Amino acid sequence: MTSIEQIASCVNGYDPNALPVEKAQEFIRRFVPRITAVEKLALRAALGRVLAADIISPIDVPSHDNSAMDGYALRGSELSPDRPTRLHIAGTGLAGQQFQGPVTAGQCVRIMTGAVMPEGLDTVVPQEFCQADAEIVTIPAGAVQPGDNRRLRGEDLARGQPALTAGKILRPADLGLLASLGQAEVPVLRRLRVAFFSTGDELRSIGETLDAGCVYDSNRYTLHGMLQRLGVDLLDLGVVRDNPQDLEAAFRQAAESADAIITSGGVSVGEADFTKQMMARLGEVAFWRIAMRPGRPMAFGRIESNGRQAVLFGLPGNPVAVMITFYAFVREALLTMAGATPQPLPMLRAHAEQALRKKPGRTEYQRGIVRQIDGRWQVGITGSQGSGILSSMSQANGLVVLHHNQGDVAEGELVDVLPFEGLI
Ligand SMILES: Nc1nc2c(c(=O)[nH]1)N[C@H]1C(S)=C(S)[C@@H](COP(=O)(O)OP(=O)(O)OC[C@H]3O[C@@H](n4cnc5c(N)ncnc54)[C@H](O)[C@@H]3O)O[C@H]1N2
Ligand code: MOO
Repeated sequence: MTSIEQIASCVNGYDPNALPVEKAQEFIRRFVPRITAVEKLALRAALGRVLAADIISPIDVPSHDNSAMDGYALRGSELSPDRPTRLHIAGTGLAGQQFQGPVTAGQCVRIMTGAVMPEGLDTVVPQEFCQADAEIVTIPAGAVQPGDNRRLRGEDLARGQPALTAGKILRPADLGLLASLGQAEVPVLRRLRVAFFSTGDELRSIGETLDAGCVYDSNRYTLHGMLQRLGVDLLDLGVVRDNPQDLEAAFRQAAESADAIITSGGVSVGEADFTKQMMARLGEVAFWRIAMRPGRPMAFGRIESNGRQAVLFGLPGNPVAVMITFYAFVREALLTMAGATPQPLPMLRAHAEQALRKKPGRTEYQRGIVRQIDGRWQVGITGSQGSGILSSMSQANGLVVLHHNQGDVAEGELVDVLPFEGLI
């Protein structure tokens, strides 16, 4: 496995005290291992899982040329371009049945959507475009062109061609696609296992008394939600006190049972931050100050215990910083580790509803409410943007991303917004 030092020497402009977001992302991408173990699942159970191998289509879908409309199948060459065409009805073709019998010149076949195109016929006129009695159909000139309303054999998936490629996270359409190939089982990569815990003596778990100076541990719940949405297996190790014995035990348990460890708190410069020392002692860890806001301090590396190792993300303790660093770094890293091929997230461009102050030289993530007013996308900021204001994240429906080199934003200026909601 490549060491932190080796990777640092490959990443241009690597500076652990002012690391731009893109550099940290590049570093992480180079560092993390990928899961290779494969399991076979029944089709329905594979939703959200990472496909382990390319799927080559064993058949043509559809398997025959067929009609896209209810109407009449005919020879396109028999359509008259400048006067109505009259054809005799030779019979009916229903979906799932093959029309039997020859169709001679001057004849057509009554056909239903999905029915196999009778031999020699290449065009379908929808029934509402023409007039018909029991025997004769009259098609107005120009109602259809030769080849219209016919679906070709293999036009969805051609036999021998890749239908899906390895690394795809299976979505509903993919399950349907595999079903259309008659595939009952799918090879997927084993699920990534992620252990996480919170650190800090001031933290209380739900159900405990909130002593003076204490706060309830919210980060573990936010992390639980974010990880569950990613579809990984979770191992919640609770709140770990700021003392070396408890921290060592938690790190060892996590490294021995998970592929990745996520902690929150203890990565800054505070006096009780044993977490940092313990990370350094049990593994190979880089402590970064990232040129971003929120989420400046972060630890990244690996922890080892009894011959097992896990990738470590030591996230800052502030509740908003946990979420922002998760979406800026951890999400893509975990997907990569899970064997998926992460795609860049689509951004929306929206007009800022107010002027925004922004220092060039760091990436800022402001919590925004994006909405469409009179056909124009606008984004407003959700009040205080402090790193401890978790309600700002709850109210928001997107993140305004102010890029590294960007400066102040004027009211009405276009900014990039990362929407929270996805369609599928
Ligand atoms: N002198 C400096 N002080 C701080 C710096 C700095 O660069 N120099 N960085 C600040 C930033 S930015 C952040 S973020 C925090 C990160 O510090 P830690 O990762 O060591 O986090 P803690 O000190 O443990 O906690 C920070 C804050 O968050 C609350 N917290 C922590 N865990 C939880 C949890 N599970 N649920 C809810 N709230 C949590 C904690 O009570 C603190 O208020 O450091 C700044 N300081
Ligand atoms: O990580 Mo800190 O949140 O930048 O406040």
